[in-house]
Amino acid sequence: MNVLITGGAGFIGSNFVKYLSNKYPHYRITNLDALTYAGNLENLKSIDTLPNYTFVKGNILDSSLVDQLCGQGIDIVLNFAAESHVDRSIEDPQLFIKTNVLGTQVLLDSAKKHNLRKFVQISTDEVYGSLGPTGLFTEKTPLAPNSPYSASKAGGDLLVRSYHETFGMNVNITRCSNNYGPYQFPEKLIPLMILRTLTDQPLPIYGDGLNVRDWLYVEDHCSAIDLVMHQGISGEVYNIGGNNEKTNLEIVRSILQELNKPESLINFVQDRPGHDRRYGIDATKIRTELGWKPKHHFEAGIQATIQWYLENRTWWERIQSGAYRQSTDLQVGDII
Ligand SMILES: Cc1cn([C@H]2C[C@H](O)[C@@H](COP(=O)(O)OP(=O)(O)O[C@H]3O[C@H](CO)[C@@H](O)[C@H](O)[C@H]3O)O2)c(=O)[nH]c1=O
Repeated sequence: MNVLITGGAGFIGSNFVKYLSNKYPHYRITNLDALTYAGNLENLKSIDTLPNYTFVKGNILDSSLVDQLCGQGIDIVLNFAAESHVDRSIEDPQLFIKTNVLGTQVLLDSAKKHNLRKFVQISTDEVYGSLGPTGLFTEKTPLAPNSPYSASKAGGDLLVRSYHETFGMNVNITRCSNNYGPYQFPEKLIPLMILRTLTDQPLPIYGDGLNVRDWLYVEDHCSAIDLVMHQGISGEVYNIGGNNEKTNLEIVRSILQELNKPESLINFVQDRPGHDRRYGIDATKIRTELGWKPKHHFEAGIQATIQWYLENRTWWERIQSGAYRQSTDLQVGDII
């Protein structure tokens, strides 16, 4: 199997590249990543010398590079590459449309041209919008994105769907809830709060802190994608979620408790515009049809994550200082 993973230097992508290379050591993996602020080769240090792993620096918008890679005997494309942070999408929506919509279209065109066996789009539960106090998102829930980020992901998803309907391409879309775990960039709630707690800085909680997210340990997301890439039925969408809803305040309190720090660090700040109140995923389809089951309970997962950040405090310092091979060392198209 010859796999092209895009965005494989980011948080979920790098966890998945390592998961796949450990589980299927005979697979050939090509990782195409633009190494923007959120992606770093530091995340892949443990596998970067493996003979069947190749890193290529480049953007999914670069159609000639994408075409060159897809033309080299790739079987499957897994598209993890995305601008993913809601707050940044409020500042700069256009970047999100370029990467998440146009970038997906470039990949789809190339996958179609080279008649690849499969295309898997890694998406998000945010495309469904926001829930009230009850109910869950199923794969049939209408798309109702509320941020430029989620609108751009919904746009990408709809293009993937259209390439299945129009050109008969073998595609799947996965829509996962909030992930946490090692190597997550500290702009996202959990790593941000861990690192700020460790340094006794105020913890900015948007609004009343009662927004709800459904948290899943990143390795459980990887095992779900593994099943979808191998067994997903063509054209189908699969929701992935941990059945583990928590308010942001609960999350932050559990971090404070674990690190023995006072609640006085909590600092309520102005709410995020268009802030979705609650996400909750119904993952019955992937559980019953593909036999997926998450392995990590939240209590153990959050402890492992806090422990990882404690033991890897220098990871963040090294990323900030560019001590490892920094994106600027490489030119577009460089292969290592
Ligand atoms: C960064 C930050 C976040 N928050 C709140 C906003 C949200 O209700 C919650 C989680 O925020 P974020 O970590 O930014 O994640 P969220 O907006 O839910 O989106 C995440 O989860 C999505 C899946 O649901 C992914 O598609 C996105 O890429 C990912 O960023 O915490 C705060 O209260 N304070 C903060 O400083």
